[in-house]
Amino acid sequence: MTAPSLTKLPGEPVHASSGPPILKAENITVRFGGVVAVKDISLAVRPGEILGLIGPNGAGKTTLFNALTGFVRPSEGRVLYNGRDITTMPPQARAKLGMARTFQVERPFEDLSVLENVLVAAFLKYRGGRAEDHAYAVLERVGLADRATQPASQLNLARRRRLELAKVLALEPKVLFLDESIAGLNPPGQQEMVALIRTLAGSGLAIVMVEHIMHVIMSLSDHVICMAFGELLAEGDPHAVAAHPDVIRAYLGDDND
Ligand SMILES: Nc1ncnc2c1ncn2[C@@H]1O[C@H](COP(=O)(O)OP(=O)(O)OP(=O)(O)O)[C@@H](O)[C@H]1O
Repeated sequence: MTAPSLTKLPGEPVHASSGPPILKAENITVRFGGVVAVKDISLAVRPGEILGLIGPNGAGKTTLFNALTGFVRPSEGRVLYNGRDITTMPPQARAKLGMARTFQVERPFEDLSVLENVLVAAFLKYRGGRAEDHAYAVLERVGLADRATQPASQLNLARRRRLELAKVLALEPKVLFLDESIAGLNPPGQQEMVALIRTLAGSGLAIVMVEHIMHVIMSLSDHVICMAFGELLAEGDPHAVAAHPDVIRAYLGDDND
């Protein structure tokens, strides 16, 4: 039984952000029949800020994530985007507003090239040559430009993850939801993804991420929310959350790190 490793990754310091939140959730509760998967959780994220959601298995992270992105309707509470109530808005409409998410299992079109995969999303924003220029620019941003003509099926896991990210970045989101984008990658792949996520936040994107790898989320997040059994256990600065006795207790014996 080991406590999670909460050491900081080397790199840029955690950055700060200011201004009004772009995304707010107020008192979100999600029930599935008799199961209360999320109970009375509130949060806010500002442009340029990284919010990390952590908690042991079954804590309710994915359900909260789904409530924020429109894949699950909250039983109670509200989700606000730039002050607008979007609680009942479907995911596609949220995407048009500027909210985009990745999924735990990346799903590229295997037979299409890397560029074509991104073009599918780019065409939702631009036409013809502009879409292609945009797709290339996004591939540059995630470090896949040199793979543009390669079939997606030939990419290794780290590059598939970056392709997944490229597909959502092509939608030009303002809030990015990352569902375990780093889990399963080897240490160099993790470092690359961490650096990329920092750069994206540095460019003004608000990021909400669910991640099991504690030292990664502690290193990246400006603000951390720790859940257990659907409820808020602790929140705040990553170091304060990591040192919180309830958080340490919740993770004791958890082998996720
Ligand atoms: N569609 C559903 N129907 C019924 N119960 C559900 C449903 N989705 C989730 N749950 C329950 O809600 C609780 C929270 O699950 P959730 O998947 O949100 O947790 P999690 O923190 O994301 O877990 P993990 O880290 O294992 O992915 C669990 O008890 C789960 O069994």
